Amino acid sequence: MADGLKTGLALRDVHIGLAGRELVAVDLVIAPGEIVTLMGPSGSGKSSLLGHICGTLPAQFDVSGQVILDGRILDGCPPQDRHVGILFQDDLLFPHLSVGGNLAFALPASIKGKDSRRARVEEALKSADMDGFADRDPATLSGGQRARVALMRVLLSEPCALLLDEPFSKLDSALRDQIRAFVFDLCRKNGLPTLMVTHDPEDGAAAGGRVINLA
Ligand SMILES: Nc1ncnc2c1ncn2[C@@H]1O[C@H](COP(=O)(O)OP(=O)(O)OP(=O)(O)O)[C@@H](O)[C@H]1O
Repeated sequence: MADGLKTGLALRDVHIGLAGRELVAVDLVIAPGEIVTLMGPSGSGKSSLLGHICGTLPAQFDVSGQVILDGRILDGCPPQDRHVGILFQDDLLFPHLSVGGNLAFALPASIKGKDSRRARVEEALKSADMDGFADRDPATLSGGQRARVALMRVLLSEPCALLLDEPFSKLDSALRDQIRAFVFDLCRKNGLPTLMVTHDPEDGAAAGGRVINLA
């Protein structure tokens, strides 16, 4: 991080176009711990904007403007060096790894030593109310447990910002309320500027922050 200051995620005059047509135009600052909801019709460019922030947008898109995270300009930076976490609706856990193995996989290499890494995994499971699940096969988890492990896996990678791409749409309504509260609480506690794409107005209402509509 350039100066170590948590200043949030800034999208400065960001434009995304495809085949000569403008898809997205945004100018927005998301403060640390703030959750901004992004809505809009199918094809309006919501996922493309998330891809642009992560650095995974295909080359055929035209982009301009700047993406700045905690003072670092992300444009041109490889995805793995951006420190942006993303959670999708279909976030799959690696089936050949245990729950603990899935979580350990996300830990930065800077956390050294088997014991320290194991301790970070145990701590993450505890905060997801899943103590003792480290050796479990992901196939044996409920949908809600899988969603919580997927979120912990993103958080263990120590992101400086979080992107949510319809993360609750596959959960049934009772579980959705519970997982939403869990995710939003962790975004705020970790001071993560968060941008959530959704088609469900209830997600935006539950987040309680600004809602931006892409036409
Ligand atoms: N890899 C790609 N290559 C070419 N065009 C793409 C690619 N990904 C998306 N598009 C096009 O870009 C436009 C925006 O797509 P995008 O997925 O960003 O929309 P969205 O708002 O997230 O839609 P949805 O709500 O349906 O997920 C669409 O016209 C889509 O067909």
